[in-house]
Amino acid sequence: MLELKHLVKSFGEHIAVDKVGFSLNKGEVLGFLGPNGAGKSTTMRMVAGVIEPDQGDVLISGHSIITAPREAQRRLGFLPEGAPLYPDMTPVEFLNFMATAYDLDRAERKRAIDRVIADARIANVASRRNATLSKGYRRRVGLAGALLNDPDVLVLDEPTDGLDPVQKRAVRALIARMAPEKAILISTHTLEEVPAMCNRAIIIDRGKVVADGTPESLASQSPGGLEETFITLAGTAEADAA
Ligand SMILES: Nc1ncnc2c1ncn2[C@@H]1O[C@H](COP(=O)(O)OP(=O)(O)OP(=O)(O)O)[C@@H](O)[C@H]1O
Repeated sequence: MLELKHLVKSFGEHIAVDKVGFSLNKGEVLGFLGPNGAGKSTTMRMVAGVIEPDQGDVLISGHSIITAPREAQRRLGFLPEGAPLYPDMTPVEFLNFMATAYDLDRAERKRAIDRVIADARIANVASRRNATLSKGYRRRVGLAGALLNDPDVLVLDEPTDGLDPVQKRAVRALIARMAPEKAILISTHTLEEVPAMCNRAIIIDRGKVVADGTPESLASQSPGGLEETFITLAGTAEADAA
């Protein structure tokens, strides 16, 4: 469903993403891990078509994000880092706005909005201004927006970041409900939630993939589990700087 082919992106002299490639199939929930500045958000923004790679391509259900961006984006849901929302809109207004961007006609729009309001469990706040919602509800409204077009591929940049444990669990449950029918790429800094949320994990460091496997197989590489594997594989930049 999702294929990243040899993605490269530089900012000036700095290579942020260096030949990243992997595929993701239906039912896979991939935890995309790496230290700060490793290139996770840059990779996800290229997958979503927000920025163009210098080299490489992304195929979403077979459609290139470079040469067929509308076809590709039609099959993609993207939750950017921090899940920004227009503060003066209500969730319903936001979802209507997104549905228009997806070109849904009136009947489809109503059905899709009702479906995502139910899936994201946001009915009780649907008519309140986004600015007045808790962080957890705002994140779920962002997720509802990403699910409007019932995408094959979901790309979620730190979906649980900054949420309390109850809200984290609600977001994880929503992802688990979506997982069987989609390919899901999730970046997170919270390693403890990777085994609970993901059935595959990739670690990137300084723009390069340094590990790819199940959370269990990565955890079993070190006596200290996933955290120690992460620090061993991705801790070199910190160590170099120290
Ligand atoms: N628009 C930009 N202009 C210049 N440099 C950028 C830009 N976006 C990202 N970078 C740089 O590219 C590198 C990768 O950044 P990116 O945000 O992709 O990392 P990340 O893994 O998502 O980090 P974090 O975990 O902190 O969110 C960093 O060195 C960052 O400073």
